[in-house]
Amino acid sequence: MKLGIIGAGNVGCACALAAATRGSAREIVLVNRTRKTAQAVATDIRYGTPLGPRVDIRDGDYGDLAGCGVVMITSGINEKTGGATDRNDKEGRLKLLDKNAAIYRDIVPRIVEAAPHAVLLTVTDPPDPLADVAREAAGHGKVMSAGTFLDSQRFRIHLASHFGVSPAEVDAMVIGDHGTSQVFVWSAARVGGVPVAKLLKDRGEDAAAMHAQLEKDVRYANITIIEGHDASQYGIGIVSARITEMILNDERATIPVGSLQKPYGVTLSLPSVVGRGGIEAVLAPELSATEREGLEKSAESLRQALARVQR
Ligand SMILES: NC(=O)c1ccc[n+]([C@@H]2O[C@H](COP(=O)([O-])OP(=O)(O)OC[C@H]3O[C@@H](n4cnc5c(N)ncnc54)[C@H](O)[C@@H]3O)[C@@H](O)[C@H]2O)c1
Repeated sequence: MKLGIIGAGNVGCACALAAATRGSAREIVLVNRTRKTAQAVATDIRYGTPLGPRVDIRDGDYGDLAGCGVVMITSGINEKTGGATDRNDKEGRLKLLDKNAAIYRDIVPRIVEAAPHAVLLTVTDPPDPLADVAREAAGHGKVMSAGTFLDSQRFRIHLASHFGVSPAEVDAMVIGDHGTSQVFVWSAARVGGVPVAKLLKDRGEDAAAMHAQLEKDVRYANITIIEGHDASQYGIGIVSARITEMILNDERATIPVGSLQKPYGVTLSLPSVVGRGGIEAVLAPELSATEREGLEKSAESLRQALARVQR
């Protein structure tokens, strides 16, 4: 099965490396505004592929996306270039929407012309309203946003570190938008099947203080990374490769990722069944009153941002 990656910047390169080393697809095509960059990156990664699963990676033009089952879109300005690195700015990554929506309107029709059946995975920030822009530009609904799947891994990592356990045994998710109004589903968070609320009570910990600190660490994880390394790319690279596998292998894995949620009028993340067609079904999680209210606010901030760029 074939994967297309648009953009060979920090994120596009990290997605390509993760997909090649994991063997997420049999064939990977890297497309970039400057072909020479895509060619250099594909060549560099290709030299490592004899040591891993069988993967052919090469550079290409939009026409070379023909036959792709998934196309990831990573093109656009990032947080540092777009001035979205202030923890006190509630708009966060939504600041990047205007410029990146214009880029999406240019590239999405070119992808669809070559690969009309591919699931489009929006990775560029802000990925949720960009999925709405991409859906309109594509003229079809096989569009999903990487959404809060990365934030959910960050949530698991911080919980695992707090309780001194492996993150693989932590069941926790972030829903809503991949941005400052994301919602932490504390009511369903579990470690080894035990509710986090019970663990905190048993340990005599102040749950509110712990929640506040952990949420801050996860909500602004991108900024913390950018402060040390200019861009955050490796985590999203692995996450995007993993989503690709779920689609190409028709896994029907159930993860929080973004798709159009009609009751909210925008793309946002809820637990979703991911398979060959992209999002195959969306599950309605049981939420506390605070979490429900948070989800409404998350949707409202996405609606306001999207209205700004809608024609
Ligand atoms: N979804 C997530 O969790 C997540 C995580 C990290 C970064 N991001 C986002 O990914 C995007 C890419 O970040 P990056 O660090 O790779 O940026 P980068 O500056 O390293 O690369 C930008 C890429 O976009 C392309 N590009 C820029 N303007 C273009 C245009 N007008 N037409 C076509 N292509 C154009 C460039 O050629 C390059 O390939 C940013 O929006 C960033 O905020 C998302």
